[in-house]
Amino acid sequence: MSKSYVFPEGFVWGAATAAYQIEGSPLADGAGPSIWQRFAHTPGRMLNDDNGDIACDHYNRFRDDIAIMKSLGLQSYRFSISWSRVLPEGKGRVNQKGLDFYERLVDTLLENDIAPVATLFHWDLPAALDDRGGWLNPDVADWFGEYSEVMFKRLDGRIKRWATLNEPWVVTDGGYLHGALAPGHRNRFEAPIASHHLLRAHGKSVQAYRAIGQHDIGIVVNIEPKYAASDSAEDQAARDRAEAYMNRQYLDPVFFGKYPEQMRDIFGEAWPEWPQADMDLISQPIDFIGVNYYTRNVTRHDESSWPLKASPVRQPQHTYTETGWEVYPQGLTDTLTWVKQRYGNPQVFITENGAAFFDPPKAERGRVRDPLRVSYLRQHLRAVHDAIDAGCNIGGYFVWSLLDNLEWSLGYSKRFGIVHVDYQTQTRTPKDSARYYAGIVASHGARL
Ligand SMILES: CO[C@H](O)c1c[n+]2c([nH]1)[C@H](O)[C@@H](O)[C@H](O)[C@H]2CO
Repeated sequence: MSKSYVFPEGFVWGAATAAYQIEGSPLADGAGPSIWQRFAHTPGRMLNDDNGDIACDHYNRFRDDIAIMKSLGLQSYRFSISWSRVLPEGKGRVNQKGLDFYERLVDTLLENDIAPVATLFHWDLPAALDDRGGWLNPDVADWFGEYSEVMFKRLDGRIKRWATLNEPWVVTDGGYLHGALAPGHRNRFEAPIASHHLLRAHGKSVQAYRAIGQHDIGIVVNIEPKYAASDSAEDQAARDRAEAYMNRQYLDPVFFGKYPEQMRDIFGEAWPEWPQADMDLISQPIDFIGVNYYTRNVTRHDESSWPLKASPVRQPQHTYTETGWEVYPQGLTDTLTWVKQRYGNPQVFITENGAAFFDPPKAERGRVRDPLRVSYLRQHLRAVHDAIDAGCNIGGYFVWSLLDNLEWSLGYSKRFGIVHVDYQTQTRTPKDSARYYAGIVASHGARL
């Protein structure tokens, strides 16, 4: 007898995007520049010198995109708010037209019975704040708290689920340690400082929410489960370091008020000691966590790898995506059960899961066949259901992404959308995966 994949009553089905990746019009109507506006206009930083000036033109086309969400039967939509659209200098003066855009977006979602889930920070820090040190300036936590308060006062109640940060690990590792993402620093002394102030900012936002908010607030983290390449002590230790560095560096402080002990091994003299007051601020109770899952990592010791001394081992027996990520759905079940066991079964939303496979630049007679993505979604949604069967408290799933969009420094070269975007004409075409996902939503999983 095959298993039924019907999901629990109340499980929410959605799709996710982020401001700089889809909106376009980054400086319209009084918006200030973000660090991604600057990074994308810095020669050599972006593949093909792509940038977010137009992207998916969602700033102008959001009503059409919401109509597509409605046609797919989506119940929720995770998007991010561009901080510098609302506060052009990052603090102080509010740009009402920037706020108005997000109010129109939210109200149109609600008119279509789609619940908005807002991420306050999805990497696009206001450039004006970066000029003051950005995530390296301790004041950034207060700046983020101020911005959070502006958004809560205007939209809380219509938005009932807020995420403070999207993936502080990527911001730190990409933006401050390895330099592949904005602001493009490569400094192992800066990375732990930026990382800590990101978490302090999360704490200030939660504090602000508790004073004025009436609903739920959480944080979104990327989790990539680590599996030792062998039983050797070296590989096991490398796995432990990699897990501490990516998967525990943020959730341990949020849930336990302390960093993993491996952090000092990894960063050595570059790892500061932080005051307990900071850890108390960071570890205030939250209502949910968002988990972004894409792949796993089979990890071996690698003396030459900086600063982790750990490297991935390719798994040729499995399919890899266009971004070089192994397709490994069991890793999603393992991730969700790990979160349950380690952090006391908090409410979890899968806030991102998806894959970039090659899709043509143009639809063919109104159709885009993407069988690999259909298979990816089927396997990973079954993996979510297996985790629910194992007792995990999973509130919903947001596919990454609704639309093909700007894949950060990889530009438009990678397509993650279930809806195809022709960037020359801005024509949207639901891919086969969108139709498949719509069927899963309509049947609440029964058609998996
Ligand atoms: C390291 O993978 C991360 O979990 C991750 C993958 N992704 C992300 N985080 C970001 O949240 C999105 O903005 C990306 O577009 C998306 C696809 O790359």
